Amino acid sequence: VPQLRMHIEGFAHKAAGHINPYIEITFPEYGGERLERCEAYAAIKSYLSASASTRAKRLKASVKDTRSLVLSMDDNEEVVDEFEGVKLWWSCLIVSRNSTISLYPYSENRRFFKLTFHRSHREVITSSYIKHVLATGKAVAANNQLRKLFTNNPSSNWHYYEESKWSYGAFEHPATFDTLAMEPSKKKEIMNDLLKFQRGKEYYARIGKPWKRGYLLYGPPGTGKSTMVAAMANFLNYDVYDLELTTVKDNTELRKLLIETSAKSIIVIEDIDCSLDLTGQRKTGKQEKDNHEEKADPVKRTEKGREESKVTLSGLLNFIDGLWSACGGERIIVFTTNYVEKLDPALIRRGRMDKLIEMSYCCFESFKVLARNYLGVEVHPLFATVRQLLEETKMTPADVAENLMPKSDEEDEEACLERLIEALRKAKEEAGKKSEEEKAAAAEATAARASVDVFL
Ligand SMILES: Nc1ncnc2c1ncn2[C@@H]1O[C@H](COP(=O)(O)OP(=O)(O)OP(=O)(O)O)[C@@H](O)[C@H]1O
Repeated sequence: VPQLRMHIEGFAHKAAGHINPYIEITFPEYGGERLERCEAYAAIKSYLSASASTRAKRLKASVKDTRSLVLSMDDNEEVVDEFEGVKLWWSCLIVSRNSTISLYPYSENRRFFKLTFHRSHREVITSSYIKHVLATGKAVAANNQLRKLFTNNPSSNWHYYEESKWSYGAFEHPATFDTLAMEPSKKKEIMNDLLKFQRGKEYYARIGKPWKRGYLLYGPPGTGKSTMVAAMANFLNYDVYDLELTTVKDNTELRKLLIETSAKSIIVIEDIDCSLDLTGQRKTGKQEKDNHEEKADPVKRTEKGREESKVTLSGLLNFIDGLWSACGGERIIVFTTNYVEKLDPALIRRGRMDKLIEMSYCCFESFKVLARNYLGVEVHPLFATVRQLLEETKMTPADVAENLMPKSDEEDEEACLERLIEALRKAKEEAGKKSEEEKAAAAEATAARASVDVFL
């Protein structure tokens, strides 16, 4: 604020006050002795791009990433804003290289924002309006910022990365809850759960628990587990940490990794059944011995063909249970698996995973979402056939989506729907054949047993 005040005093047109009842405050893009970029300018720009873009007539567009278009006021455009009943004007001005305006004698093209208001409102503007603009602007900028997708560096290579245990790139997955094919009531429930979590800071503090939530997503491949994680991240505006457990050497390293994650993030461990032997089921012989060891900590992973790793289920659960409560919260941890039945019940027990989400085969409601996304159709006479077939056979949303996608410019929605119907019929036929074969095999086995009995 003192810095801001300096700006105000430095650039207010004081002389104007005597003749002109309006006060002008100028916020240059570059300021200070070294002409560094002004924070206030950037915040005002974000504020105006969010609130003024609906009012300004001429806008400038810039595409920040593949998803978001940022609109801001064009040069020399003016917009009116209102605050606590006070009307004020913002304009974005540009001073060209050859301008003689004394503000920038040496500059190239320089931009600045000019705020104009009646001098009777000086107090409210300088004490609260500008604060409000800067705070809102910063929040908007944070929202527009590119989010990150982190992946852990194999712990065997950590010495190369100078203490950085995670590498990152831009997180640009386009999935949203809008494009996610899922039964609407289930989708709504998950969204509400996420919102409740996000707004639950005081609640978690009151009950003395770390501000985190665990989800287990399970279902066959292609039912949208990864898509769901992306939709969650986009919905909450969180970064994503994709934790590959097979390259983590032991629990200590797992701990180091988890402690380095930042708040407002989703930590994902995909295919948990594949990444580690976490089943905890009783095994035979040597396996059983190893399994006993697994209960103790640390343990050795024993499955054939895998590198030996000492990350354990108990190590993981300890973190989930709140080891990191000391380092601030707002973290979501998501496990995904294709085989929920393989997992140790300890992982699924209430409190450890807060919510189990089943991702299932495509139902008619899910199909409608995909048809809208891929073909832009809400209703079609062929929908009835699709509905009937989806009730009779199982197909993953990934396969339905694949069939719906137009393969060329000539293909219209009807052709795509017919291809899907054809694929569904084929799937139904194959499922029928398979079950016939299974029945025949079972009957054969019964007959063989019967003949052995007769023989004996
Ligand atoms: N429920 C869904 N809604 C929208 N698209 C989906 C859905 N399920 C699958 N898809 C489409 O299928 C592709 C594969 O799905 P995704 O990777 O999310 O499935 P998965 O369940 O994570 O599979 P896997 O277990 O093999 O990792 C996605 O890129 C997406 O285009």
